[in-house]
Amino acid sequence: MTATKGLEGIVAATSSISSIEDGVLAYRGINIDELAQHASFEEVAYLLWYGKLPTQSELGALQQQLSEYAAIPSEVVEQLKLFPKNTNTMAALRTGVSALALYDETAGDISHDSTQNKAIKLQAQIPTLIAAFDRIRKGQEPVAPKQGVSLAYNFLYMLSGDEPDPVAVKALDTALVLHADHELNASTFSARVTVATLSDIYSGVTSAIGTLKGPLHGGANEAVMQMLTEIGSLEKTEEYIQQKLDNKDKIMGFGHRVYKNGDPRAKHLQQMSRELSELKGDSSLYEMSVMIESLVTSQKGLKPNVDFYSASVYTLLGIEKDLFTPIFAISRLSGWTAHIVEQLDNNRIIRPRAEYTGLYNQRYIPIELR
Ligand SMILES: CC(=O)SCCNC(=O)CCNC(=O)[C@H](O)C(C)(C)COP(=O)(O)OP(=O)(O)OC[C@H]1O[C@@H](n2cnc3c(N)ncnc32)[C@H](O)[C@@H]1OP(=O)(O)O
Ligand SMILES: O=C([O-])CC(=O)C(=O)O
Repeated sequence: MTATKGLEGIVAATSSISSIEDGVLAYRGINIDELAQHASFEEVAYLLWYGKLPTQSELGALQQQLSEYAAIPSEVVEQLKLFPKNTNTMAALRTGVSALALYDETAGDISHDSTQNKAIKLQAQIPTLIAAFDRIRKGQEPVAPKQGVSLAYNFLYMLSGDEPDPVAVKALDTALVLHADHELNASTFSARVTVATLSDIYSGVTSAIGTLKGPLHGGANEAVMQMLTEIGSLEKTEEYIQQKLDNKDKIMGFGHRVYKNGDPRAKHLQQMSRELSELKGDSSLYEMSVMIESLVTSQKGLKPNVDFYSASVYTLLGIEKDLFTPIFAISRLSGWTAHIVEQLDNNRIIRPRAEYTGLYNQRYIPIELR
């Protein structure tokens, strides 16, 4: 038995949800470029869950369900109030989602219909949970979700308590479309591994949140913003990046396990970053990002991934850095839950082998002789 480090190139599941072939990402066969241009996040969630685009009435019914489910139990809000104010936002989300399960009597029901229903419920509640935690840590009361608005609108509204700018709603909606699913990425894989033991959707999503949090995966968007903040200005960009490259340090937001010729989502986020910069009349983050891309691509041949330009996009939308990965989770929840349903519908426990590299023929030594 020979191990493949990081399971590179190993095909570990069959799935009909999303594909990456010849550098093209498609959800249920529809190119992401088309979806980024035309679809709303709710349409994409429907597509991922049900395998087809919704009709107007199907979309209306989903929007209605999302609105109905958006409030979170008051017991969970009380728990959020007990969290330390400086808790990492992804840790708060991980614990918050786990807590939601305690107030859902159907939590342990892993039947198809109940799991699908809980996917919609979680999709509605997670933005509310994140926004509530953000306000509580700032000493503010949570804002109740608004009925009859899009998920992107509601999230921005619940963060600030004010009607969001339509440009910001559109930009966030497109970012959610772009992050919704990505084949067997690490967090989706962990969700599938968890439910493949016949555990429930809350356990699967909690595992996935913990996996997305790391800076080699979803946490990279916050690490990119950390880097841009540390650099501070366009003038200092070249020296900072050159030093990192010379030290062989990783530049966050670059490289990808699957895409070697560029991540098809990055161009959309770059364009959004440029447009938002123009609109705000402040192109500093965008220009720094472009310079970083040019240095890293020319010297290392590495291209930006989905996390690179999303950092400047979210900052230009007025969103704080430590909400970037939770926003990724809001979007990816649609993909995680579609994969959870797919896994449970055709389940087999996921249990690979390890190549043993330890000692053989050792003997037990009594403690007093060690
Ligand atoms: C949503 C997402 O999860 S997208 C990915 C988000 N993560 C990041 O942006 C973090 C930075 N990037 C990385 O760490 C990696 O590129 C990953 C984790 C995305 C992919 O990892 P892997 O497929 O294992 O690639 P691996 O780490 O083997 O990289 C191959 C080579 O490129 C180098 N490399 C890869 N990414 C980077 C980077 N961002 N900066 C500098 N060098 C890099 C590696 O050091 C390695 O060099 P070597 O062959 O000389 O040792
Ligand atoms: O697929 C991956 O390895 C990481 C990624 O880009 C994603 O999850 O969107």
